[in-house]
Amino acid sequence: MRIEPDVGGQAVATLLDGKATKDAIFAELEPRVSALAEQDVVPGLATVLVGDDPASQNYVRSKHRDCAAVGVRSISRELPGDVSQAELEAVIDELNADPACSGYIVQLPLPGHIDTGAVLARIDPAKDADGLAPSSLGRLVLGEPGPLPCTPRGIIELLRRYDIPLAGAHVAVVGRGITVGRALGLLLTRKSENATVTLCHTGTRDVAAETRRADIVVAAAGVPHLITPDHVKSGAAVLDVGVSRVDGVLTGDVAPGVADVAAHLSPNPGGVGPMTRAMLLTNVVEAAERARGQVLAGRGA
Ligand SMILES: Nc1nc(=O)c2c([nH]1)NC[C@@H]1CN(c3ccc(C(=O)N[C@@H](CCC(=O)O)C(=O)O)cc3)C=[N+]21
Repeated sequence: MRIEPDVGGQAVATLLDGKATKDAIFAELEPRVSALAEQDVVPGLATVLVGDDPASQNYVRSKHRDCAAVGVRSISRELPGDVSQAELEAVIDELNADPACSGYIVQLPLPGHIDTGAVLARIDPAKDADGLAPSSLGRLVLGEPGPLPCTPRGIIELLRRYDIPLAGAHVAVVGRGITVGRALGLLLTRKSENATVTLCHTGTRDVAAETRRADIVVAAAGVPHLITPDHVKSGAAVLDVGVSRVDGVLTGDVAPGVADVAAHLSPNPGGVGPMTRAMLLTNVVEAAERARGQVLAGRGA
């Protein structure tokens, strides 16, 4: 699929279609879920949602829709915005102990009075569907196997499925948040990806100079239309991850004219968001497969 040019005659980027790719990944998960079902295992994803932010409620709803589409059981825990640390941690303990829950996520951000780090540290690493628990991030730094953060994993999977090479490529990541930028830098510099990464942030002197040298630009700063055409080398791949609300309209980090300069563009919406959800479901199915394998190993099977 191609994005329509706004001016005639200019090169227009090929769309990196996260929605279609998510559907393909879901279709690949279905036989794995069926194989587990034959062994009487139904993977279960739980979501923990605190407060009544409409955007968070929306995300969580779509995760439950995804579960239904793939055959994963979904478990929902909704807590009031004034929940105490102890009450929230009790829910975490419950999910850690619940055999029906293969993996779960605690929807972020949590209210300011909650110690988010303490909550994430309490997640059983075997059930960390987000890959955001400190032990999972530690494993990523150490190069040990473990659940990977969904958005960075989704970005790499999207590039892979469109045959955009990473080995030797120069990737400029804009944004150092834990869920996207920081973790993506760690994934991309593994031997298996072998990319060279420039991690830009608010302290970067000249972001445009860094991104212009890059084969791939990942915009995850949360600054509306930060990346303009003059930030992008002709023929680069650009992925729009940031999302902000401007006058009620969801606005990405990538300005519209970039489609005339880039060779590939992952839009927002329709790009990395659906890939994040695809990787969440993948992490849950993998967690259920691992748990099943351990049961079999424990029996000497
Ligand atoms: N513990 C935790 N894990 C998360 O993964 C997490 C989180 N907290 N907090 C909030 C962010 C945001 N996030 C999105 C996921 C999918 C879309 C998505 O699929 N968006 C669609 C459009 C919206 C829709 O159709 O629902 C798209 O981009 O096409 C968006 C945003 C996950 N997050």
